[in-house]
Amino acid sequence: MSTTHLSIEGVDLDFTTRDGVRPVLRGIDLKVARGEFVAVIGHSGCGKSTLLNIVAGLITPDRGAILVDGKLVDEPGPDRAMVFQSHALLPWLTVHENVALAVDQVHRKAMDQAARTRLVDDHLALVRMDHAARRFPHELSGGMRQRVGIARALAMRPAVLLMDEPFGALDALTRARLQDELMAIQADLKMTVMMVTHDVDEAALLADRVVMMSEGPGARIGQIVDIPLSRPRKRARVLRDPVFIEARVQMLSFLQGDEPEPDVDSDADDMVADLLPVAAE
Ligand SMILES: Nc1ncnc2c1ncn2[C@@H]1O[C@H](COP(=O)(O)OP(=O)(O)OP(=O)(O)O)[C@@H](O)[C@H]1O
Repeated sequence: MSTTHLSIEGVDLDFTTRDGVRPVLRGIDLKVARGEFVAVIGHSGCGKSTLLNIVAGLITPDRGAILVDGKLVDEPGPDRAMVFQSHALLPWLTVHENVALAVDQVHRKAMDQAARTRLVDDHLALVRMDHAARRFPHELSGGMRQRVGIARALAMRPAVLLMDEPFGALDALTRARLQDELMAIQADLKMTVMMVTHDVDEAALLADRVVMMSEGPGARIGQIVDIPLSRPRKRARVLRDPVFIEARVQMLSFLQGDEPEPDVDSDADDMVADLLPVAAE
């Protein structure tokens, strides 16, 4: 029986702006098991990033609470690392120094300098960025910068990894590679992951459950879709699996306001055709 690792309990949040009070989140309840991968999807502006920021401890909810291992979250902490939409690297530090800064902050007491350097090296190798360790962010492509952001988050060895559309700005090929790497890394490190994405294929490929949020203002959890696909998941196989295709249909129907999918089979075939060249690598 899996244990609850992350618990979101009765979270409400309003933002107060010049135009008045805007209800953003209402009654968000979610229990995430240890090692589970949860994706969050929903329309633009419904409050997905806000929810992730609340779990990160960057925003305090008006009502409700976030618990990690039963302990109340009331500030950011090294147990919850965040990968942002854009990499957020410090431009005056090299790739290695960017990751080392986070590692030093988290592991200074527990590890000596040599062990911390090894940790940085290992995680840069994990995302295949070890060859660029001495470069500065402006010398990297967008995909490379994003990989460094992921290495930095992973090197903190967080119990919970929070990802806000981490691959959104990347080309399809790079995104597919990083998705595959993320699945391998998560299997290895057994982190609990909560990822916001706009991409239903990404959600169904990566997640154990997909949380679908209703449209705001005052967004709620509308529906949760289970993705009971075995792991490790091979892209080429998953894309043709009826479980994946059904989950995708459910998500698209939800996002389209429960309109029936017009032509599921040809849509799925197009998608497989689009993505298979990547899988064949
Ligand atoms: N600091 C803030 N002050 C006031 N309103 C905000 C603030 N941050 C976000 N909002 C508003 O709260 C709502 C939810 O924003 P949020 O960024 O969480 O949505 P989202 O679902 O992540 O959107 P997207 O998918 O477009 O990234 C939006 O209407 C946004 O304009």
